[in-house]
Amino acid sequence: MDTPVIHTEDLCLQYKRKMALDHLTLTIERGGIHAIVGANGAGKSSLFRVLLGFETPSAGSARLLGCASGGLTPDVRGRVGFVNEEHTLPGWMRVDELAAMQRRQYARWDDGRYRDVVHNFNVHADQKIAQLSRGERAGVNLALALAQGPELLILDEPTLGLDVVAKRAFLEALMQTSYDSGATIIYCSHQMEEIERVADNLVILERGQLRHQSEPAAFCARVRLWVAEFPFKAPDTRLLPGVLEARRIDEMTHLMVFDQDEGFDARLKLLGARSVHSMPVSLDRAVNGYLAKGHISTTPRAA
Ligand SMILES: Nc1ncnc2c1ncn2[C@@H]1O[C@H](COP(=O)(O)OP(=O)(O)OP(=O)(O)O)[C@@H](O)[C@H]1O
Repeated sequence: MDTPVIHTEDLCLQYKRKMALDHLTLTIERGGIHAIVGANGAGKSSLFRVLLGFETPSAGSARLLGCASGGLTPDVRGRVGFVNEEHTLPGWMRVDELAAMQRRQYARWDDGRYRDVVHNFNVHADQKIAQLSRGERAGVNLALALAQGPELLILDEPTLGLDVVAKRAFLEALMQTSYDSGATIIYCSHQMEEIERVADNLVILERGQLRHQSEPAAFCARVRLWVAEFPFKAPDTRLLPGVLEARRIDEMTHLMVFDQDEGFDARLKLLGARSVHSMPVSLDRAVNGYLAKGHISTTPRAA
């Protein structure tokens, strides 16, 4: 079997009293688009910093393309592309000069791919990087990263601040590359609609720990919204299993519920529900409900 592109075991990164990564054991296999999601401060950027060798872990191990992150060789580094939200590129260089510099630097440089991707953005070769809009800079950054022919491409919030058109161009270029070149793409974002569209695998981190890993659709199928009418008194939702979120609107109780089957209907009726319906939810609502549970589990839920 292929070596995983990412493998961590009991990985910890501690800043004073804060655990940015807390015994994180995570394996990401080769190929496809993998989305890493989590609330602010969940440890996503910390994980990338450790994997790329910019931070030394407090405990545990991290491997990137089979190589220990603390000792990445130039060869391994050359096989990994990294794009972050800042799109930090040398502002004083012209777009064509920057592309020419990278062409010389990367043995696997693919000029056709660079042109295909950059073509999606309204960028002129003789423009200075500093003159580009944020979306155009993101497009150039992605084109450069993809043309390097990376085996592994790590994208940390790459579409932040992009408009709908630029975002679509960015995602299409990403999917095309994953399909054409077989590169593994790690995609970190808060934009669930993007993830729903592009990701083959969903990794949920919370407070530096792995909470979930599966196909996005498989995760979504485990979360449903139940709407029940309680004409007299709202039930104590703490008596119900799997409740992620509870909301009372007039006589209707709306419950976002994890991993419950049709038996949940009977439980609601036992508590006095007159009518009960259940429906699927979007990935956005499913992930946010799942993450919110960690924050409300110690407080009584709204009834
Ligand atoms: N240099 C640092 N010193 C102290 N604490 C830090 C440092 N860098 C990160 N942290 C803390 O580590 C935790 C994880 O931060 P990290 O940046 O990895 O989160 P994230 O998941 O990328 O968040 P976001 O989605 O907000 O970008 C946070 O609680 C953060 O406050």
